[in-house]
Amino acid sequence: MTKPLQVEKLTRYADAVRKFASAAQNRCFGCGAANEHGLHLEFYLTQELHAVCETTVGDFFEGPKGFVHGGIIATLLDETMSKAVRAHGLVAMTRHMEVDYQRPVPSSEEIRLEGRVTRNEGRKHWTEALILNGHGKVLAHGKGLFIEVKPAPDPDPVKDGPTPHG
Ligand SMILES: CCCCCCCCCCCC(=O)SCCNC(=O)CCNC(=O)[C@H](O)C(C)(C)COP(=O)(O)OP(=O)(O)OC[C@H]1O[C@@H](n2cnc3c(N)ncnc32)[C@H](O)[C@@H]1OP(=O)(O)O
Repeated sequence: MTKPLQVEKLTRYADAVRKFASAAQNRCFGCGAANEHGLHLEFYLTQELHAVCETTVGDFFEGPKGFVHGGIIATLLDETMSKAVRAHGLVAMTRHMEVDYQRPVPSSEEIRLEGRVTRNEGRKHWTEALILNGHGKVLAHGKGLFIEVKPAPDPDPVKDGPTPHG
């Protein structure tokens, strides 16, 4: 079983992380500020180029009462893995992903998302992501395969602004 990534709480290590840039007109359901129905995830990058986000998913996105819908859990993991890929200056789409739903993810409580690239081979980039509760317990684990697509990536996703979808 994969352990949580060794990344300290963002609030305590604010100097060690950079915020992931996102355009005001970004309509991505996961991270777009301009999508009023979206999750409004704000990601940070660690020095190791892991993607991290602390968020609370409202009861609007519940499946079981008090818990986040499974499809939204997959979305959270997909978005986190996507940001980890993007952190390396790559533009890529999800080709394959799998989700291990280990514990229910509570709605209306703070959770933490962590993602990283685990392997690269040409256009193929393998990833993993975790959802953790406020005590650091892993609630869900995802693995993904992302395939690079055009357009060409920006050299620095943080400094040079939005991702292709925001
Ligand atoms: C403008 C855009 C902005 C992009 C902006 C990105 C925004 C990200 C948003 C968040 C992430 C998402 O939700 S993205 C949305 C969800 N994803 C999608 O809608 C993607 C739909 N799928 C596609 O469009 C396509 O399948 C692509 C582009 C992903 C890949 O197509 P392709 O270029 O033809 O590549 P394809 O031959 O199928 O596969 C590439 C290689 O992966 C291998 N491969 C395929 N599946 C597997 C597998 N399960 N396990 C191992 N390997 C696999 C193949 O054998 C091949 O290896 P080899 O023969 O090369 O060795």
